[in-house]
Amino acid sequence: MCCYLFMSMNKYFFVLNCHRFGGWLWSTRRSDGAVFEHGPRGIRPAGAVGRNTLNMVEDVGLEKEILPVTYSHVASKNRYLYVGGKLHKMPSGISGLLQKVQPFSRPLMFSLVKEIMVKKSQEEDESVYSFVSRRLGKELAEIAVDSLCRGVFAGDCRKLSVRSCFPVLYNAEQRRGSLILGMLLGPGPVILPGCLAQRSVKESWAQWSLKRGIESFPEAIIENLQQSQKAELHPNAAVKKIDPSTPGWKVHLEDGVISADYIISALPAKALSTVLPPSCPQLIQQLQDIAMATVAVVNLEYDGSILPVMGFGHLVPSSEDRALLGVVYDSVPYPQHNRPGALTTRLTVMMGGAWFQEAFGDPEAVNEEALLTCALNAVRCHLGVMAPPSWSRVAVHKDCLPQYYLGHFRKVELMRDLIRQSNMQLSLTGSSYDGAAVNDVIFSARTAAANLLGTGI
Ligand SMILES: Cc1cc2nc3c(=O)[nH]c(=O)nc-3n(C[C@H](O)[C@H](O)[C@H](O)COP(=O)(O)OP(=O)(O)OC[C@H]3O[C@@H](n4cnc5c(N)ncnc54)[C@H](O)[C@@H]3O)c2cc1C
Ligand SMILES: C=Cc1c2[nH]c(c1C)Cc1[nH]c(c(CCC(=O)O)c1C)Cc1[nH]c(c(C)c1CCC(=O)O)Cc1[nH]c(c(C)c1C=C)C2
Repeated sequence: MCCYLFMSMNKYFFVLNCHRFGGWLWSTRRSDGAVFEHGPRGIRPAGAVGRNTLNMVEDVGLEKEILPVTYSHVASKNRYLYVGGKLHKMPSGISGLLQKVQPFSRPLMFSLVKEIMVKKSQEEDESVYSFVSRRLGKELAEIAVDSLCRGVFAGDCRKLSVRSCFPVLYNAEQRRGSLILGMLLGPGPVILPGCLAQRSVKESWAQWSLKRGIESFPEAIIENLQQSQKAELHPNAAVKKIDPSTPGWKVHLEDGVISADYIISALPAKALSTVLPPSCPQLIQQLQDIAMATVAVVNLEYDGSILPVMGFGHLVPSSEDRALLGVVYDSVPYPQHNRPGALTTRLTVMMGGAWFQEAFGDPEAVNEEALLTCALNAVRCHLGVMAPPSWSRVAVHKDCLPQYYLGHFRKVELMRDLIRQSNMQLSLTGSSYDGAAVNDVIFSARTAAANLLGTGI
């Protein structure tokens, strides 16, 4: 979201390699009032990390801009899977667990009851696929969890680590011996809720966005920093290299050199690896080893109300179509972002991810027309929409989502050990390490700052 924070003599420096702050928090506001998201489109308010983000939204004065979506909203209740050439509503609520719901061959309650008896693993990590197959059965792993990993990490559940991607599930098994018991009993870190977070609980929000799009969040943060006069912002000034100096660092930017006592890096791991001094080869190697997935994001606008079903969207398991990850029905949760005064439908088709290269080839050379055709075919086949869109936009987000493969937690531990041992004044934050959700990256940056300043979180 942001990039690099240097601290020196109570002055904070924010450095960025392009003209806008926000990273993947990226919204297009069309002149006619319609808003399209190219990155995240909804943020979860739940848990300590969700409350922390809402507290920050309040701190930067955006509470009047919030667009909440409650748990009772159709977008929260209905999510679909596209399996066997058909859309299937994912089971929800108690009745959904008790009945046999297609595409599953038996009621989910069967798997849940059996789960309590499954012995806990002695392994220190396991793939998400292996973990879920072992505890809940192969069918759930192959359909539901395969799709979930595509809908959160754009990744392959056979390679992703359960310990790093779904720590709640891993800890539930380790601490309580069962997912069901652990999820019911597990506590999280304590973050005191501000007014907005309290409102989110009272009104039962499942997710939220902002009237002018998610990008207005980083924009408001930047405005607040500028007003505080404690921060110096360097947009369009990529970090070229950082050299150790006494004390701290010399940071070489495209527009000059800064001295810093301490660096909190929020750069993607690979980008950080290219600017670190050659004197830390092991750290550089570990940073380079963190894989990233590329996602093609196609925003579409249609005239009229064209959806055959209402809900958040649908996911496609890799067994159905490896290239097509899923389709978000943006107009359903956020009709406020539709063109004012017109009946339109906005959709986002997401493609590629861990399968990008095999499906579309080199992300630098990919043909945008081919991506648009692929997205329109999916909308036609999955949703029966034959009409052409009235507007479209194709973007290839190169290396946008980290892939926490098996053993990722060891890698992160090793990197932080190396930093400690060589007494580097450096913290690693951002999506490459401790969680890819917007809430996670904000919380990890806040934790790094609080540790440095010696204040509690
Ligand atoms: C399509 C998509 C959909 C998503 N949906 C959701 C969602 O629904 N909910 C959710 O919670 N999360 C979602 N995410 C995930 C979330 O948006 C990201 O993981 C998160 O925004 C990453 O934030 P970050 O600050 O770690 O990294 P980034 O956003 O990648 O920011 C890194 C910044 O560093 C800058 N930079 C790079 N190199 C240099 C350099 N040398 N010098 C200076 N600056 C540099 C970049 O320009 C960039 O601005 C989604 C992500 C994508 C791509
Ligand atoms: C089809 C691809 C993707 C869709 N969203 C993302 C991808 C790669 C990225 C993404 N989505 C979520 C997160 C953050 C998770 C969090 O912990 O907050 C990220 C990085 C949210 C999310 N989206 C889906 C689920 C089940 C979640 C987890 C949190 C929640 O329950 O809300 C499902 C989902 N994602 C997409 C679709 C079409 C879809 C389901 C129908 C798009």
